[in-house]
This record gives sequence, C-alpha cells and structure tokens, in this order.
Amino acid sequence: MATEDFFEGAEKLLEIWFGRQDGKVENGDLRKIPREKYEDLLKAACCEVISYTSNDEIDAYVLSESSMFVTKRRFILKTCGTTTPIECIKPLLLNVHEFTGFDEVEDVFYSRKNFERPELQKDTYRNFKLEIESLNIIFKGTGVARCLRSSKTDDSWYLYALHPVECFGKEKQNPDQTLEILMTNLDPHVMQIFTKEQSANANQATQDSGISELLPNMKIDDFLFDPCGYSMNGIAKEVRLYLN
Ligand SMILES: C[S@@+](CC[C@H](N)C(=O)[O-])C[C@H]1O[C@@H](n2cnc3c(N)ncnc32)[C@H](O)[C@@H]1O
Repeated sequence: MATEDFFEGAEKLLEIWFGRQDGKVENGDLRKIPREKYEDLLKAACCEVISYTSNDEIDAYVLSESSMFVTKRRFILKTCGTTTPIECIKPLLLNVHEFTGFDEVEDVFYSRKNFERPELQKDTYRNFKLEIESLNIIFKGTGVARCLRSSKTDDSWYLYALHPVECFGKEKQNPDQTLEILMTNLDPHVMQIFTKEQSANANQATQDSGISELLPNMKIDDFLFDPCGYSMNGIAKEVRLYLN
C-alpha cells in the first residue's frame, strides 16, 4: 500500500495512576493541571485536542488521534497513527509535581497491538523493546513486559506494566476494571457508516451504528473525520467508553 494512503489504526494505550507517599490520595487531583499544560504535553505526543466533555468524575478529550481521559488519580492516553505518547510522560510528571498534590507514580501500563507498518513509526515506536527501554529510563524501573502472540494470525499484543515496589501491600483505593477490544477486518459495508459519504455528521454515525445504545445515560462526545474515520468518548459517572 502506498505510504500516502496508509493510516496506522493500531492504538498505543498509556495509563498512569498517581498517589501520595502519605497515603492521603484525597489531597491530590490530576484535574488541577491547567488545560493548556495538557495541550502542551499532547504536542509532545504529536496530537491535539478536538473536543472536550466532562462530568464530576472524568475529563474526556477527543483528540486528532483518538482520546485522552483525566480523572482524579488516573491519566489515560490512547492514540493511533504515528503519535509518540511516551514523549509526553516527562512533561506530565513535572506538571503532576507542580499542580496536583501527588508525589508518586503508583502504576503504569503501556500497551499496543503490533503495527501494520512499523517502519513508518517514529524512532522508538518501531520496536517494542525500544519502547520498554524508554519507559524504564523514565521510571528508573523494573517494568515487566510481555507479548501475547496469536497462534493463527500475525497478531500480537504487547504490554508493559510497572508497579513500583513501595506500592506493594498498599490497598488499592479505587478498584477498577478495563475491557479493551481490538477489532480488525471489520465488515466494510457496516464501516461505511463511519464515512462522510454515508453519515451527514458524527451524531448520525453514533445513532446508526447503535453506539448510542451501548451505555445508558451516557454523555457522548463524537467526531467524524473527513473523508472517513470516527472517534467517540462516552462518560457516565465514573464509567468511560471510547471507540476509535
Ligand atoms: C482516531 S483514528 C482511529 C483509528 C482506528 N483505531 C483505526 O484502526 O482505524 C480515526 C480514523 O479516522 C481516519 N482519519 C481521516 N482523517 C483523519 C485525520 N485528519 N486525522 C486522523 N485520522 C483521520 C483515520 O483513517 C483513522 O482510521
């Protein structure tokens, strides 16, 4: 496929939990970081904010390449294309130190599927080993990395996880579950919904695809790219749903 026609759909997912050494996590909040600081660190990741919505629990941003969520203790960045999310970690840590009241990183998760065209990624992102090295340099760490390979296809899923030793034994204050579904080779006929040719706007794509029905009473922020492509963030209390 010609490079100019190709878009890397596989998403890099970065999730970082913050805490306090004194255990008083109620005294910290990532949402105290000013919006322009988040916009600056997204520049380091080579993407930008398209749209924003929030509720009492979650600040949700639709990005030029997918989504960012900020809750009291957790930062989540999910980006496709040739974005560079690891580059935004150092500025994030500086902002956390300056604005939020948190003084430790509790957990880090970084994961992605194998890329279709890894050679088109920027530097570090062409090889998961390099991504692990970069993360371990930042977190002075002993992160654990794993690769799950399909026995039937070329698909792989990579995961890096860091749980700083001093956090072991501490009770998790906010138990949390994430379900991530990575879909490929979807029905092209159905995918027509996510084109400007078939859908007049993002709202129509959200309704016609049935996405609007997935989570009751969800606040939806959706975007339809030109000529095709779709992103949505849905939030309901502390539950978040995002489809890109
Ligand atoms: C946020 S990305 C989501 C990628 C998705 N994970 C995938 O596998 O295709 C949005 C989609 O919109 C399309 N798109 C069209 N114009 C775009 C643009 N200017 N920037 C980013 N994506 C664009 C891309 O092809 C991409 O598939």
